[in-house]
Amino acid sequence: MAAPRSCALWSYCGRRWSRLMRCCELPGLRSSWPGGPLGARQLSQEKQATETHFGFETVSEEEKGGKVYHVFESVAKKYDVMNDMMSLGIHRIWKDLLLWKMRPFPGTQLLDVAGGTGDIAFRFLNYVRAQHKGKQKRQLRAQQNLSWEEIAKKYQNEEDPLGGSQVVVCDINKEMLKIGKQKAHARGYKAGLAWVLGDAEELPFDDDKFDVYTIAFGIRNVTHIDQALQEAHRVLKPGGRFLCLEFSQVNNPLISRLYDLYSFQVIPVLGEVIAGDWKSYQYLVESIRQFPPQEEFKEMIEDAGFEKVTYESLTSGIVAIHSGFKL
Ligand SMILES: COc1cc(O)cc(C/C=C(\C)CC/C=C(\C)CC/C=C(\C)CC/C=C(\C)CC/C=C(\C)CC/C=C(\C)CC/C=C(\C)CC/C=C(\C)CC/C=C(\C)CCC=C(C)C)c1O
Ligand SMILES: C[S@@+](CC[C@H](N)C(=O)[O-])C[C@H]1O[C@@H](n2cnc3c(N)ncnc32)[C@H](O)[C@@H]1O
Repeated sequence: MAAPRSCALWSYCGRRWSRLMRCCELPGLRSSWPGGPLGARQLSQEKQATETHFGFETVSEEEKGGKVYHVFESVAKKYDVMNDMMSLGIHRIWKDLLLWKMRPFPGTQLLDVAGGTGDIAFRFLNYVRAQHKGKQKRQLRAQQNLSWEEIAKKYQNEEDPLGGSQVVVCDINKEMLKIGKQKAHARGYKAGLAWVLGDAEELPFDDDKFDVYTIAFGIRNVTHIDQALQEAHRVLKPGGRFLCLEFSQVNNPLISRLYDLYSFQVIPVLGEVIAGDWKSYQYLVESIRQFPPQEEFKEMIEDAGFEKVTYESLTSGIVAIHSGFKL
């Protein structure tokens, strides 16, 4: 029994040390001070080789993937209804904002990693379809002397309402993908949509393949975030864009208090009542607290090779959208 306790203690000390070193970080010292942040990062990387966190629990890296898999396997059927209930529909606005930031056009090739039940993919298809329709209308208006027969013919000849766009939803969890496919079928989405079972840390795609990579509420669950970011960089075409929507750090002290109260006192109860699953929703709120704040995550994205990295905090920082380019 002594061993696990000493492991947890060691991991706790490692985390405190890393946090302390981050607080001490000075611009000029970053890469030259051997005992400083770089040393701390190396130290914590060595630790990361064996231990990580699953919510507030310390677990081995090998264990984490299985635990995360179990969480989403368990919540898959109630996932969508839970999101509407917990957020009072606000998650829909956050996801719409991600699309407005992306501004895809007919032809855009999107990879949505940790795409789960397809919320981002469906929004993408709607957006591109509307863009394509608008473009067609503008083109037709520009050719005003066409007869109605010619106009009708032009519409009929247009086979692809997406103008060549495609979205690939990639997720590690079969159950989440199953619900996503059922939703797609029920809503009539077929063309331009593919579902792939795959790990964000080892994407089953060639290099330089996509125009945009999105990950919404997914990266927090990945064991090696740095590896997932490198994979995002690899599969994007030069000029391609990385966009991540994720819970972040609340920047208003009053909202932060209310947010904590709501997160820890209400969310697991809703999880139990609606999904019969307290633990998965406890993991959700704990995992949010383990995820790096806006600035730190921005640095991680830069470390993976992305440029022009920016972020926008939404709803007082409850979530943030990070953006970066592969140049
Ligand atoms: C297992 O893993 C997961 C499972 C999932 O189902 C989903 C995810 C990933 C997540 C998403 C896809 C996004 C959608 C899910 C959420 C947003 C849930 C997570 C929610 C939080 C961490 C808490 C913050 C929630 C919101 C901002 C949504 C809005 C909620 C409210 C305004 C609360 C209203 C509730 C009541 C009035 C009920 C009574 C509440 C109490 C008695 C507790 C005290 C609370 C308050 C006084 C109000 C709380 C105030 C705030 C939270 C601040 C809100 C601030 C603004 C709107 C500016 C997944 O990984
Ligand atoms: C909270 S859901 C987000 C789903 C969707 N993007 C949304 O916004 O509603 C998190 C998803 O991440 C997936 N996930 C977790 N770890 C993953 C990994 N290593 N690779 C790919 N997907 C992963 C889960 O299976 C789950 O479907």
